[in-house]
Amino acid sequence: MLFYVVLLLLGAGAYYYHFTANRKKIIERLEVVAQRRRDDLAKNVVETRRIADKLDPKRRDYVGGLDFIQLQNELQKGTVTCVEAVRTYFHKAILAHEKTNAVTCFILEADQQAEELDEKAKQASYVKPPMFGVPLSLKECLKVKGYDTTRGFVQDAYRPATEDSIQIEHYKKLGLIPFCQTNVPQSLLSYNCSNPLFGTTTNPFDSTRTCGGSSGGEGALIGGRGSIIGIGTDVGGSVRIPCHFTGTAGIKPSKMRFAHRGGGASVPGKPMIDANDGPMAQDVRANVEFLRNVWGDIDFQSDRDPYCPPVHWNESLYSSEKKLRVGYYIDDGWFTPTPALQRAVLESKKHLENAGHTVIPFYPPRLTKVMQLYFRAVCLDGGQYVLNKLLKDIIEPTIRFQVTLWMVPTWVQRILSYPVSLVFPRMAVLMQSLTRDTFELREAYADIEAYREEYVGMMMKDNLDVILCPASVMPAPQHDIPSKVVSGVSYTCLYNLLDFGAGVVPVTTVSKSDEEKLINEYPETDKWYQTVKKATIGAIGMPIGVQVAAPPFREEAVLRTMREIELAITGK
Ligand SMILES: CCCCCC/C=C\CCCCCCCC(=O)NCCO
Repeated sequence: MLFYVVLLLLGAGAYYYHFTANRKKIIERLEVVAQRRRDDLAKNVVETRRIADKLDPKRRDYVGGLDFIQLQNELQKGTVTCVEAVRTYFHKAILAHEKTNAVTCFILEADQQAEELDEKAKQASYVKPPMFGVPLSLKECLKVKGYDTTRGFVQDAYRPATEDSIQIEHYKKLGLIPFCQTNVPQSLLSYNCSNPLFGTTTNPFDSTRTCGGSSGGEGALIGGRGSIIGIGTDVGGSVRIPCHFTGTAGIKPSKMRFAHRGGGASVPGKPMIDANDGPMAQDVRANVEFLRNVWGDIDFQSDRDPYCPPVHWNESLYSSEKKLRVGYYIDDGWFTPTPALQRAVLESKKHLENAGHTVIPFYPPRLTKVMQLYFRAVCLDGGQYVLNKLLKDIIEPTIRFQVTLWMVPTWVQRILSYPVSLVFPRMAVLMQSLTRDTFELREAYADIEAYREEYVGMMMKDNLDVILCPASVMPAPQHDIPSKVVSGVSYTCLYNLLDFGAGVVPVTTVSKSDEEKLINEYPETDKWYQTVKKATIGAIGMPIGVQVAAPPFREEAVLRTMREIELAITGK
């Protein structure tokens, strides 16, 4: 017996030695690559600045002061040139990048592309496309020919995409000019924004706090006024959470509204959790104008990807005079949001009622079960795919907590969950979520299908057009918090599980009285509540958005509701 114990210990020791020696070699090699990539970015910024500086500062200030619609109009009229637009946004993006570390690469050909468009515009026969010359920023994981899509993995640096994705091709056809790529968290499965290649992107309102993720570079850049419109991706809140954290507006459409051929996913092969790309901008109007043009011309994508149905922009749904029926909630029953987030929903409810809409309470059913189904279906192999990739890379310290969860075998998590449930029941729910076997996975898929039916059934019973609810559980926290509170995505991931269109519009900022309420009334019943409470103290002035959601192919109703809230708040 002793012999076998010694043999086992020796085996474990040898495995551990081999594993750590191997990791050390990988890390040493990748640190050289990461340093080289950062040096290249520094040179890329210098070159971008050189190009940006060719534009007269007075002109730059003028062009930089235009909103999306004004810029689009002036480019159409020819009173602003494409070169002026691109150089202005090169300049503005450098300023935002210096503050937040949002950019991973400037696309220098943007200047050339702008010159070519200006040249074409001189021909009398040339018809300008609808978004002629508007600069577009892109989340780093989107495929642009000649540029990396590392998703924060050092191992994927210097492996540029060989083709533009269909969506990028389409945006160029519509006249948009991709001018930079923006930072993401390593693996994209986080709502912070740090990776070992490009470092941490910070919130433009407070550098000690995260800009959100995974489209965090977009949030920081647009919120920091370094881009007028950008594209993010969202499998659990990655467009909506950065919008909420940075005071920007964006929408994750239901999955089928864009072509996915030639694109990439954070975890390929997870059929029941629907991700999509989506626009992010300084206001809702820009999102509307962008999608009106993209979906107005969706045949371009459908012709190249037969899985993308040719569903066109539905102007009558967006511009309808018919009053809406809105279901709202301020607490999903899984994770009570901090006071400012609840207040934002109640204020939005008032705005919608003042506009004549009917707003009634709605209770999303069984969120505890939903959380288990979401984590089971998003990490459908128990996190193995992502973990394998992480173990071949330098692991980002701010996501170490969730990486540790992936490393503990499922059966160990299940056993530990029983004692844990006595003191921390919500954590136990998470520990029981990763898949044990294919039987359980099939069951989860069936449960998601049933949940979708139940949810839309509830909406139909009350004749609801859209749902209004919080965008998250807290305002932007410190950089390490998202990994420690992964369950904080309940307000957004629900709408990936349902495959609804869902967007976020900025509504307010955290006030002193929100902070007082937080200190006096916010629960401290478990570690997650304590962490969220602590992270929210000191967040006075941070932006707060609300979320609006509707079943698939009704994104225009979501945008209409968002726009009505925006109009009531800003008056423009
Ligand atoms: C014991 C359970 C372990 C769970 C570990 C955490 C796993 C996954 C976290 C998912 C968090 C999703 C954040 C949103 C990310 C997103 O939308 N990314 C976009 C990708 O296109």
